[in-house]
Amino acid sequence: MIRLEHVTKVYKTSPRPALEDVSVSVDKGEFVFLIGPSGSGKSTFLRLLLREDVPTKGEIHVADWDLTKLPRRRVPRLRQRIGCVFQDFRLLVNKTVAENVAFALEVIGKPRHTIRKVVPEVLQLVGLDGKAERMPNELSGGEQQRVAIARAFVNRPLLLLADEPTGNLDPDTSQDIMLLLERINRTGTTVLMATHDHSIVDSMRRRVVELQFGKVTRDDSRGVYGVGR
Ligand SMILES: Nc1ncnc2c1ncn2[C@@H]1O[C@H](COP(=O)(O)OP(=O)(O)OP(=O)(O)O)[C@@H](O)[C@H]1O
Repeated sequence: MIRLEHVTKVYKTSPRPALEDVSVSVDKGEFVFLIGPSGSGKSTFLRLLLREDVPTKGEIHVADWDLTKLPRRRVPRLRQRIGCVFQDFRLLVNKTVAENVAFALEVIGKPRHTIRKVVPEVLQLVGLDGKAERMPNELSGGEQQRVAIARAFVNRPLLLLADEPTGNLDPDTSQDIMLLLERINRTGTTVLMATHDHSIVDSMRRRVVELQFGKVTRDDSRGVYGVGR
């Protein structure tokens, strides 16, 4: 599903590479934590997968796309197959819960009858049926993140990228969000999650890829956050 081969990313304004000779493969259906200290390159890793930027060296493949050769006009098609969830939810504040989710389908031209059918289904999947007409500011942080996950998942992406999705949530709410991400993963969606959350990584025992100063320093199949901690 994801293959990085000897990927180096150097930003023009920064002397040190954000990623240096990174090679990582992720199979379809895997659940992977991307960990590492602040500035170690996690967000850069995710940005390259979305083709928000291109590597300085190396190759990146996502599904059947070779991102280093992908013409700009094909990028929207790639992004349609990748769902994204962020720490700060990024909901449209003047749209209801249902409208936020529907919007993700409207922008890719899905017919109205499909939207009417799938939005309630996905809201039920994330545990938000009954909240469809609420505005985002009438929801708790955990509920807002559920809307964001519904929006990311409604188009059944091949890959879900989550950048610190529990960063603004308390431990119990974070656990609920993780159960939801596991459930999405069980439908076959590959999940790659960047996180600083030790307890989540330690309790889930999934694959852990660790970055330090832009290099992969660890890749454990059933890892914990800190070795020996
Ligand atoms: N647009 C940019 N221009 C220049 N340097 C950048 C840019 N984005 C990131 N960097 C640098 O690249 C390195 C990796 O940053 P990145 O944001 O990928 O790390 P991170 O692991 O996601 O950090 P955090 O956990 O704080 O989000 C850092 O040294 C950072 O300063």
